This record gives sequence, structure tokens and C-alpha cells, in this order.
Amino acid sequence: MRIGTLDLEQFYPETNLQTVTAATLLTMPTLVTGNFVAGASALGLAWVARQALTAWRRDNCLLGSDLDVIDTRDHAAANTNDAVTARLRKATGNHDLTAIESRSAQYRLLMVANDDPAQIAKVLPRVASVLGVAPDALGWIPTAGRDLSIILAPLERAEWLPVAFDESALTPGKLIGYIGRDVLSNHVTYSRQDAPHMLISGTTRSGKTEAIRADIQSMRLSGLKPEIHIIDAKGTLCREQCATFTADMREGLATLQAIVEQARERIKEIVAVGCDNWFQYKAKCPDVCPAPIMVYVDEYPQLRALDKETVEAVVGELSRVHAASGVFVTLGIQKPKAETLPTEIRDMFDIRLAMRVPDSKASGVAIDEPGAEGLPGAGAFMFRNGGDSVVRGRGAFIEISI
Ligand SMILES: Nc1ncnc2c1ncn2[C@@H]1O[C@H](COP(=O)(O)OP(=O)(O)OP(=O)(O)O)[C@@H](O)[C@H]1O
Repeated sequence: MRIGTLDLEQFYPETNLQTVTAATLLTMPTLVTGNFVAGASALGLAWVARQALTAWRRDNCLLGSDLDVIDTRDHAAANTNDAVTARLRKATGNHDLTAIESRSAQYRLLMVANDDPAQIAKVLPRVASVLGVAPDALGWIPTAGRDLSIILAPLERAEWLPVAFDESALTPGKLIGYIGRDVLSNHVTYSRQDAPHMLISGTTRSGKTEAIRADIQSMRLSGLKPEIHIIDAKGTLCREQCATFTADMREGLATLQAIVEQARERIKEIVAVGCDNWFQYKAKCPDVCPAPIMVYVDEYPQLRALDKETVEAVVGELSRVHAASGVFVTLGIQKPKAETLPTEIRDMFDIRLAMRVPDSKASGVAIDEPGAEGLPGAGAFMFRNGGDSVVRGRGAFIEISI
């Protein structure tokens, strides 16, 4: 996912000289030998492949996936931006264009109804100057919906809007986590049923603690009465309502070992009634199925430093062997490193939330791609759920709830 890189070549596949030349050279031998049908088919195939690649690159330019048509009601008050509208009309000669401005947490969004994204792409650098931002800081979604393009201009930090924790995005009876809102202001959520364990990365002041708080709140609001255990070396999560809290790593390890015992017993119970996992068990035997157990370990490397082998064995058993037991683990980590988070463990943590991390290597460990090192902090995130593409946005600020 890229925000702000604007490559005009993406919008002119038909006139891309290199592609046409390469395809012509490739098909030359068949044409020379007189096999015109094979030559023409190869040329056609090259053209179709180029079109498909272009569409893919264009659609992945910002969000990495197809977008639903934007529901403007979800955005903060939308207004026509006259300066941008005038500049767009002048630059394109299209007097039907109107830029509607709204805001997401960190961006000013300009929605432009149009049937020719290329026309707007060409004038984006000039629009950037009207908005007072560098052209490469502009985000651009050329195919945001039917005849709709969206230009994203980053807001000054002082203008950022906090994202309220919005309970309406959750579903009672389901373990849905509320992350926050993406760059277009859509809710970002995930389900523990799709992937049980979560990794939250972020340096100091990045918003990691707030993200953990939002997750705990989400789980509580599921109505499934989760049993919450918190192991937090810094102690900042001590105000959360929970079954156990400790800032002492030895005690934390003992808590995890006790939970592993419970997980082993649960798996026996689940298998005995012919189920594969806790969710099936819950659906089949709601009266006897035990509550979900949520474990939050903030600053995991500190716990690991206590006794590397034992901690890894316990976290490995919980996350891998007993992943179906209804025990859900969330690890918080400031500086994700391959040494402290070996692949065997990391691979079990499919829900990845990265706030700002120290460098691109850490971003690679946190979210399997660079970028989180450039996040501005205070809740700005990159989020990935399993194999899905990364979503950018701003995390919920739990103090404000809807
Ligand atoms: N989602 C958010 N929206 C707005 N502001 C936020 C958000 N998350 C965090 N902040 C701001 O950033 C500050 C630091 O957040 P938080 O305590 O979560 O950071 P942290 O990464 O856990 O840092 P530390 O490791 O130092 O505790 C908060 O006090 C708040 O002012």
C-alpha cells in the first residue's frame, strides 16, 4: 500500500511506449516468419496483461483493495471546496467537476465525481499547491467508486481528529475487536474467530497502550464475559477491570503456565463433544462452554528476558498447540525484532497492528512490510488481518466513546 506516490504512467497504459515496443519486439519473429495469427494473438495478450497490471497497480495505489462506494454520511460535515473545485475546472476544462471536502482522522478528503480519473491525475500537482501540501504527500484513489475519485491531503497534526470508540461497529455475542478508522473514516475491526491472536507493536507514545485498552473494551462488550489477564511490565494497564493483573514478570509467567493447564483441559472437553474449536463448542453447548480467556502481555520481550526457553514454550503452546481452546493471546512490543519474536511464534499472530516503530526492519517484523517507521504516532496505525492487505488509519481513543 502506498500513500502519496503519484505515478502518472499508471493512468496511461495505452500509450506506454516501453510496453508497446517490448510486445512488438517479442512478436517480431512470428510476424517475420509469416505466422500473423500467432503474432497478433501474442500482441493482444501482451496488451491485455498490461491493462490488467495497470488496473491492479492503480487500485492498489492507496488502499490495496477494491473500495466500496463511499458513504459520505459517515464523514465529518462535507462541504464544497471552492478553491480546489475552481482549480480542477480550470486545469481540466471540465466544468462539471466539484470537489467535496470532508475529514477523516488525519486527512482532508476531497471527493471528486468524474468519469475520467486520468484527467484529474494530471492536475494533482496543481491541486497540491492549492492545498498547500507537497505533491508527493497527496494520497489519491482514482477508482474509489462509480465515477468517483478521492484526493487525500494530510492534515496538520494540530488539526487531527480523535477517533471515538464506536460500539456500534461491534456485534454482541462475537469477539470483534474495534481498531479505529481507516483513512476514509470507515470502521476497522477484526474477529478473533478468523484469527485468535494479535500482535501490537509501537514505540513509546505511539498509542500502543490505547490500542490494547480499546481491544480489552471490545472484548468486554462482546457480552461473552471474557476472563481477562494482564501482564504489563510498565503497569499502565492496571486500571483495567480484569481477573488478574501483574507487573511482575515471575508472576506473569506463573499466570501463563496456569492458563496453559486450563487450555489443555479445555481442548479435551472440546474434542469430547465432537467439536474442533471453542467457537463450535460455544455454539453447540452454550450452557457449559467456559468463557473466553483473553491474555494481554504488554512488553513481551521483558517477560521473555526472564526465561527465554520457558516463556517461548508457554506462548508457543498457547498460541499454536491450543489455538482452538478459547484462549486468545495479545502481545504488545515496543521494538519488534526477529530475535525476540521468532517466526514460529510470529506466524501464529495473524492479527497485526503496528503503530509507529523504530525502523523499517521493525516494521517488517511487525506487519510484514515497511512503512510503520514513518507513522506519526498518537494512534496512527497500519493494520493487517491474516493475508489481507494493510489498512492505514487512526486508532480509537478510548476516553471518547460513542
Ligand atoms: N488513538 C489515539 N488518538 C489520539 N491520541 C492518542 C491515541 N493513542 C494515543 N494517543 C496519545 O498519545 C499518548 C500516548 O499514548 P499511549 O500511552 O497509548 O502510548 P504508548 O505507545 O503506550 O506509550 P508508552 O509505551 O510510553 O506508554 C496518549 O496519552 C494520547 O495523548
